[in-house]
Amino acid sequence: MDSEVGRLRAVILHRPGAELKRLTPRNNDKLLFDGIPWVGRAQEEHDAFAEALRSHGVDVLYVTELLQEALEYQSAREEAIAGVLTDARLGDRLRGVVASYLGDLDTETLAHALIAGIAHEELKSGHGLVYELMGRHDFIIDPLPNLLFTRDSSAWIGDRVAVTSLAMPARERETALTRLIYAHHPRFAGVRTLYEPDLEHVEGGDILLLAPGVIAVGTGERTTPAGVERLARRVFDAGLAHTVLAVPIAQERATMHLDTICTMVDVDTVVMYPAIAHSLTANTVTTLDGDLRITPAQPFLRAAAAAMGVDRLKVIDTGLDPVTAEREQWDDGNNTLAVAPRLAVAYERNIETNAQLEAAGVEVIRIKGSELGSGRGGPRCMSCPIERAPLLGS
Ligand SMILES: NC(=O)NCCC[C@H](N)C(=O)O
Repeated sequence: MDSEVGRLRAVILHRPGAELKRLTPRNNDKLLFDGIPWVGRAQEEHDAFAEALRSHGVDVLYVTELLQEALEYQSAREEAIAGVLTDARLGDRLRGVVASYLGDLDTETLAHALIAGIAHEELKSGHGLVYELMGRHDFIIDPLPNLLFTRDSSAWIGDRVAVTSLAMPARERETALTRLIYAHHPRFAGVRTLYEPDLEHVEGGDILLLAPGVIAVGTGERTTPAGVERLARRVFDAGLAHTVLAVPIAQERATMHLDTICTMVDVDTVVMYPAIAHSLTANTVTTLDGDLRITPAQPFLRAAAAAMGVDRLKVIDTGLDPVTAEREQWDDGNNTLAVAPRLAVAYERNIETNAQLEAAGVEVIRIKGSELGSGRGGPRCMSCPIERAPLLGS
């Protein structure tokens, strides 16, 4: 994978399921959802998203199926269960009960428990002090509603996969599952990892492959400066890039990842939240004799163009009034998924942004997202491309 826009061949999605049914007004903030989605409708919207990709020749793989297939291997099964049992909240007695409960599950039900979690009432009473003291609404294993956003829990750079290190406690366990899939599923046999979850925080939504050899990494609420530094070293050591742009973004929910404000729609074109298009900065990071070389901050667009070797990185000027721009940014208008150069999937609700994309010559594949969007993520967030036609040499 050397770009954001080479023809998309294969992608990992997660069809939302029972884990979304765990969301209540009591826990949705902690679980990083802004509302309580209508699950059936969210599934319909997601199925239409997957179908839109398939109809453009994309091979769609699902997390649940990959996980179930990986769990067929005894070592994967043991690793998955052991991972859950490290939760210090369980205590020894309940840990033993959970271990034997999970150990008895068939593969499908185990995958379900790992994704949807286990509610208090699902383990019958009589399990000791911790169980007695837990609240009725507490989870014994937390659900993973944000698994929907497969972009964040792994990201491919070149021929390697970065299993990321997620910053928010509600998402931490997602990478135990992606790591398991990449380590055990035969489809990924021989794939080398570029990053691991126990390293400094890096999330896939912050990683943008601007051009072959050039990677922008946002740093804000999720990816830390130390994460950018570590990732830069890793990609340089692996020979996967010559330049990394470290891009500070506001530490706010609206701009939780770089891809909430900027995504690529062509080899030299981005769609970008107008309010920050000209204030965004970047430090250019390169390597010399094994050391990192860092330039002072400069405008992102200038730094990107220089690194990419183009005169300028074109920004589709959405020309929107500030209120419309702010509304559509919040609703992931800038979070597009390129299927090929000048062909991108976007939420239909962002009428103005989509109109401007089309006026600029980008074909927009519109999908519904009223329910999917309640987790604050768009088509790019909901997809982890694992194969694109290379730009280099194409
Ligand atoms: N790349 C992205 O921007 N992903 C969206 C993640 C949304 C999720 N509810 C979160 O807060 O992490």
